[in-house]
Amino acid sequence: MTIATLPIEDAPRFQKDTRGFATRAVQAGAPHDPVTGAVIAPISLSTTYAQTSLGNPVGLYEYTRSSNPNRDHFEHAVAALENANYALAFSSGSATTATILQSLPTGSHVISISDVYGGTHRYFTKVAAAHGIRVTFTGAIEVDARAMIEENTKLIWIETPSNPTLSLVDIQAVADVAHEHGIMVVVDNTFLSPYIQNPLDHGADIVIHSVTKYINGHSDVLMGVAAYNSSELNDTLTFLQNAIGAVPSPFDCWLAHRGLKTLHLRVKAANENAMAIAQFLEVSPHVLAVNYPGLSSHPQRKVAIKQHRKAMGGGMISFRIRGGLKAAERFCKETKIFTLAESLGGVESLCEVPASMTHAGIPVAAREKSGVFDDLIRLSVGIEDADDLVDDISGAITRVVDSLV
Ligand SMILES: C=C(NCc1c(COP(=O)(O)O)cnc(C)c1O)C(=O)O
Repeated sequence: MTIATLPIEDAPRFQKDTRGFATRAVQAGAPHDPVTGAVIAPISLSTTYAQTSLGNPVGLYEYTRSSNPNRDHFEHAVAALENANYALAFSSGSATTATILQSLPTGSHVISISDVYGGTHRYFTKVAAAHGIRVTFTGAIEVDARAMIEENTKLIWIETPSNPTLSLVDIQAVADVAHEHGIMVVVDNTFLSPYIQNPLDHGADIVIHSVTKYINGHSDVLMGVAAYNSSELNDTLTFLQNAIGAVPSPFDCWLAHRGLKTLHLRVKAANENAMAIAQFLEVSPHVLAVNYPGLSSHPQRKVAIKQHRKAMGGGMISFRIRGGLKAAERFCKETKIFTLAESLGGVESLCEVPASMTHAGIPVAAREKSGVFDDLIRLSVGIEDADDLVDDISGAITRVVDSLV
């Protein structure tokens, strides 16, 4: 798979890469430097590139906000992993969401699942609304979508699994309804990464990621990315990427590309660890409910089997601890390997209480309707030793129970 060196009228930016996932992760978007032969691309920090005459750059680049070699390489790699013809990187996952919403005409209507990341809910209800984009929410999008569609509905927004209750959506079922009305489907695939799920293969029009999470995988880069197959959409989003300017730095692109090369190994390890923890939580008398798509007890397990690689559940879990917010807060103080912190998808294990942290901005009634209760704890399971992680969870729960006596 090569980056098209010169724009050819009808050729996609990236040809589809049919090699195995691991080969694409390691090799895609990683050309050897044509001058030095460097196997790992140099970091091109220059913000501007010389021109031999007016409008005639020496090479392919003019100004880094418009395009940059390291960003090209990273976008190429993400397109290869999401089976996409196009990909664009942004300065954060939230910037990706914002740029997509800003591509819609004023007066547009968007249908979204209710259980979305708190920052996405914030953008939808506080920013998009102020710009004349109306977003309505549903907790059962497969059932409700058709009836919610209006004349000006332009987009259906899905997270699957959702943050933080790990609910799943049958992407193809929603896409079939949406496409009857010329509506685009966006899937935020952050929680599973391209290794476990490829939404474009199930009818989605755009897949996005907070690269900050699994794709970079080391909690040291803030970035987002969108991938898709439509050349018309590419014209629109490429224009907005430059015009809005919410682009990542070359160094962050270089770092995220390096992280992406081990995505399959990291997600596999996190998935195995998460399964062990979910099975422990599922039988604990101190746990009211466990949300993990890898468990046969998950209410949408059939969707996981249909659209997740090997029906994997991924590295994210949420569970309700007996004892309310007090118990949830104490649990996050008692863990010794799981760090209390926002974000997810890194090599280190993290825990948080969405109701008080990542989803605190969502009105109580709305978040509890989605299952985000005060006693809900979210785990981002890292790649430490499984036994150590299970022991950490078990020990923390024991100390919570002792403290409540
Ligand atoms: C920071 C957290 N989430 C970011 C996030 C975002 C926003 O990504 P940022 O790179 O943090 O801007 C988008 N979509 C999902 C599903 C997300 O989880 C969190 O849930 O702790």
